[in-house]
Amino acid sequence: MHGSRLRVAYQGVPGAYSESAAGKAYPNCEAIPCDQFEVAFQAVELLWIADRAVLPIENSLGGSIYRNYDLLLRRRLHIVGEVQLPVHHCLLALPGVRKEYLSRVMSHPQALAQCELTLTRLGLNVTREAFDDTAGAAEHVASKGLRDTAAIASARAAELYGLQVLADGIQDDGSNVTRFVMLAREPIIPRTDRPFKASIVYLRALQGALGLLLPQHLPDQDREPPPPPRRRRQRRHRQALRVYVLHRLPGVHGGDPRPERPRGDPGVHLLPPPSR
Ligand SMILES: O=C(O)C(=O)C[C@]1(C(=O)O)C=C[C@@H](O)C=C1
Repeated sequence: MHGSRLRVAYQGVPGAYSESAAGKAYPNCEAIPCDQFEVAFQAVELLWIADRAVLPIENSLGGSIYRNYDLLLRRRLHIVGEVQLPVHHCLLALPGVRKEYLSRVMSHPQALAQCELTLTRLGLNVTREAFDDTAGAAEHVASKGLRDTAAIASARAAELYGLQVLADGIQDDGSNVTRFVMLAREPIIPRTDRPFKASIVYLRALQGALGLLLPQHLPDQDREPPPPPRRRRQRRHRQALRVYVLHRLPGVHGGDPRPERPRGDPGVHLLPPPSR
């Protein structure tokens, strides 16, 4: 750790939801903006300029963020925590701009997807344009002086970049929540005195594979249902990626601080139960 503050790398610029997730997981941390997830991973894994990376992996409206599961498999960081962040989107534009002037809306693809129905309901006849992160889109609209373009981002991004809020709470579902995981170089060593949560990622959807990985006594009710399989058009590898998240797995691979595993083997990550 650097000084007394934990350094947490996130993808995006200040005002991004990932920055808020970092602050929720580690109050008083030093949040380090990175322009890509790859860079955030490198900041922790290779450069050691950050102690943790934060990664969105699931949204209540959009489902699993498969691209980030792929990153988890390619990199050797360990999941050491998670937070669920309510995501409240705003439609932001330069001061004085009215909805009727808009011909384009920019944001992170997840944010655009989370607001799709509301944009139509607002009667906006706009093209959607993907940006690396929500706050980055807001910063772009402000710095380029774009009067025909709005950004979907947080109220904090509006404040930071001097934009006005044209519409508030524009996510299609009021209870829009994104789950983020926290990553570190070292894994958590599970103890047996309290429950731990494990995320298991494996590359092939082999029948019975999950049974091979799990202790016999795991009660069925402790299994979270797996997310729907990755749709065919979203596959970038030939294998189907399945992710199962399981609760109360005391002692799985306990004792080995850094298990060596060849690339492509099942990855097992352990994290403490969420604090309530
Ligand atoms: O662009 C941001 O602000 C992010 O933190 C990324 C991200 C995501 O990847 O899902 C995080 C939360 C919201 O679901 C929308 C975008």
